[in-house]
Amino acid sequence: MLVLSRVDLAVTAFSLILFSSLYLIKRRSALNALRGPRASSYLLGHEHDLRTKRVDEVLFQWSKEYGTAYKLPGCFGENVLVISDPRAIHRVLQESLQDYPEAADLRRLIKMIFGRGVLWVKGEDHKRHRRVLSPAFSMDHMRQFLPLFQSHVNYLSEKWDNALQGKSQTIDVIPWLHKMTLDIVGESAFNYHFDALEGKPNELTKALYDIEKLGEDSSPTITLAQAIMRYIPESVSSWQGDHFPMSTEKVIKRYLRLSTERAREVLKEAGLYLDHRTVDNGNDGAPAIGTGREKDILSILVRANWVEDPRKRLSEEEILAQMSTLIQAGHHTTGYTLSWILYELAAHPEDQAKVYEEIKQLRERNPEGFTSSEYDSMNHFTLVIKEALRFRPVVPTLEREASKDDVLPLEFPIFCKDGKRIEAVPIGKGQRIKVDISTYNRLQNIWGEDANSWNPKRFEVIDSSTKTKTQVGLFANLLTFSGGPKGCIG
Ligand code: HEM
Repeated sequence: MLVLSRVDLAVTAFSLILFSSLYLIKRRSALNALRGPRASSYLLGHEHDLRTKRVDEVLFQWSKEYGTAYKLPGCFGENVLVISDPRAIHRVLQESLQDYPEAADLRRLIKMIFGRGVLWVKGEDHKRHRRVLSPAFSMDHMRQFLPLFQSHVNYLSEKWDNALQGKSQTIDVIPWLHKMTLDIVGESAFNYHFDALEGKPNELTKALYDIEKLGEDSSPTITLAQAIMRYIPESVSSWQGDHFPMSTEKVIKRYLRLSTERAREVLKEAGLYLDHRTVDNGNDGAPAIGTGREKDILSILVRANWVEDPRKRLSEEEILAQMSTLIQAGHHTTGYTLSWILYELAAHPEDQAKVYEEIKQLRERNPEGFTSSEYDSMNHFTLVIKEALRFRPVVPTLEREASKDDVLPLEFPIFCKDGKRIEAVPIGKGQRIKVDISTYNRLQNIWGEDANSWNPKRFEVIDSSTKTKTQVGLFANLLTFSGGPKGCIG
């Protein structure tokens, strides 16, 4: 057994401190020239503010003062680069995607919660996951889910009608919408019935809510603990997680275990095997994408995996990890977005009246339920949805880390501390970057002078002649669904 003397320990501790300090100083120096807010605490920087305050409002304020690229003090004096400039964002999310993975501590958390699914993998592995997932997310396949979406919406409105019983009273719509989206994601993604709107007890739902409760702890200790994890090597934290998991890790692991078990059960019930053996499709075991009994995303994914080049197929663990990924990635994002759309319609009765009229006219023609082209024909509703996505993006920032030295080009030049105007920001390896979605979605240079106000009509003009040279967003040039190859698949 290896025994370390006091001197060994002292030298090791000293080296660690020295290297960490040099590392931090290097990271800091690359951004020295940039402006940015001052931190009142060396330990917490502004990281704790971002966890406890309204992120978008804080970021709007800073970008107004410092422009579309500035430095932000993080924990332990680290400088984080915040960008809302389209050209810089394009480089990070698209042009040099492989050089800007998620920060290592975030990747560790993603792996723990979602497993080795599409959100966690990077590089060639990521391309492999996306290729196998894409048939299940094609527009044609999504259209098949319309009746499912409509039946859940009808069920929710019945519930609201019953709750109101003709009386005027207040309903907190957010939890209801989250239950509905959980039911929809469960059924469309895995043919799995959470029955959350029914209020049925479900072990997996409980595990999911237990994870969400972890995020409610807003003490500075949690902020610091998360920051310390950045300096602990992956091998050490994995070993600790496997052998001495903390209570939070136990909660997270339980969710991943349950979601994997459920995914396995669902596939077994559908007669689908992960190891390319056979399928109950009356076709001599030959795989058939998009045919067979089950149309849910997981089943389509399994079939798509069979016809993939065997060297590029997803492993069993990778397939099962998609369940935990899709539940988490699709459920709250959609629930909060629907909540914001309803909020903005309530706050703007003139838009509400127009949308109501469009729905009424379609209902008169087709009382059974709308087709996808009928949805597309609701012009004002489409404008309202785009504006709500722009104005209220539910994922306000993305975290990335430079894996090598680089220079980020800017579309909109910024001014440094010494008054110098620069058109690019040099950054060092290991630089943490915050892609500021909320601010990008409100840049006046792109969205017009009134970018900070609600105005769905802006999209009538912007769609035909966008004001920016660089397109970053997946939909309507909005950053709400991120951009590039790692942008939202759902
Ligand atoms: C309004 C609703 C939604 C919003 C605003 C949204 C937003 C986003 C954003 C910003 C990302 C990028 C995350 C990152 O790079 O760190 C993302 C990725 C992703 N989203 Fe969504 N999302 C929504 C709905 C959905 C739905 C319904 C699903 C599936 C059921 C889904 C599945 C995914 C997946 C799998 C990824 C990871 C993609 C990859 O890494 O290649 N999302 N989403």
